[in-house]
Amino acid sequence: MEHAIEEEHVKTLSMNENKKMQVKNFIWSKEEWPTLKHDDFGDVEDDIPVISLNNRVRDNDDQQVYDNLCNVMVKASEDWGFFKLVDHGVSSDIVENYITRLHELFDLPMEQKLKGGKTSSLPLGYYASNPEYGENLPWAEVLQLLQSPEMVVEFAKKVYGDQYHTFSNAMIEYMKEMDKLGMVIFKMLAHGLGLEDDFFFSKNFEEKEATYFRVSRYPPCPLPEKIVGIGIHSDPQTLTILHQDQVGGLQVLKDDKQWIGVSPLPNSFVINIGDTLEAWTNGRLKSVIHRAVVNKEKQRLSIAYFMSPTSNAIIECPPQLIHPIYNPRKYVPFTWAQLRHLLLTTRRVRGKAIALNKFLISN
Ligand SMILES: O=C(O)CCC(=O)C(=O)O
Ligand SMILES: [Fe+2]
Repeated sequence: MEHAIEEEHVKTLSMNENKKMQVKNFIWSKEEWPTLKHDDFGDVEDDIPVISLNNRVRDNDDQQVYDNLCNVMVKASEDWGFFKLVDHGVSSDIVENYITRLHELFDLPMEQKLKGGKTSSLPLGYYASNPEYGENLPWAEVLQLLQSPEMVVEFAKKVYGDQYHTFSNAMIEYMKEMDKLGMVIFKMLAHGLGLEDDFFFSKNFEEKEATYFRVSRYPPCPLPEKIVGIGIHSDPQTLTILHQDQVGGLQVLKDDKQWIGVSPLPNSFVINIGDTLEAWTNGRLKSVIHRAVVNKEKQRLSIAYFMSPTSNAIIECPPQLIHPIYNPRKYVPFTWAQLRHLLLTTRRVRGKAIALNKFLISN
């Protein structure tokens, strides 16, 4: 039985008609096999912090309420490395419209999607799988683009020709909302940490091209016990604003030992702390190790919007967060450009980016 499943062709994820992928090509190495099902949430899930922005509290509202909320956000980022965000002020129309356009895109024939595939002029774009990609293939089709309206338009024109507006407008509108929300979160984290309010955000996104995002659509999978949507990793950037639909599949590793399913919550985002923010705060805020598992019945869509610092911003923990004895400086100052270069050239192992270790102060 299992054997027959493994021989099945995987049409939705094969980029090359002549080299059809089979289920067995997607089987992951054993240590990556998920122990929890996509809809297994358990009791600990109830403890995952849910933070309400009350549709964007402002710092000129009641100061104590604001201070408290910022502290709660910092605490969640220290203890969990992520939290759910509700009443975040992003219009559900903008989110829903973008999701509809994304499903329309992924529903197109492979041939048409590949018009927006990676090329030298478009270094990012649409992709699924190819046998040449090697082992541990993600069970997903992906759209990955830089957060640049020009690139979004270029991509949309390639796929839709003259009819590109509907798609590119939906995407650009969504990106603008993410930028605004990211700034609010950076400001709150800085405030909660006792730093200048603009400490993080003034060093993020002056250069839009530094940020990119990834949309993944995971089709139903006949062998979810041995195949993974996205393997175990933490996001290397500063913050990720993640939108997941109502299917379930995001799982996080709590305290380096326990996998927890993150249940979908309508109208919410999941905010992940990335490796760079961990280094920037000398390890006080923790980046979260996570993965996406798949299931037999339902396709699932997730949108990950990765906030990255400006290329030349210097990532250096401010003295307020350092203690010479109890919490000595862990990293030499580095730039996002340096780390990004290392990320491209260093093999990623399970979990956090080992590239960051290059900047560790050895003592
Ligand atoms: O699909 C998900 O929920 C997670 C996606 C993710 O972790 C990523 O794209 O980095
Ligand atoms: Fe991720």
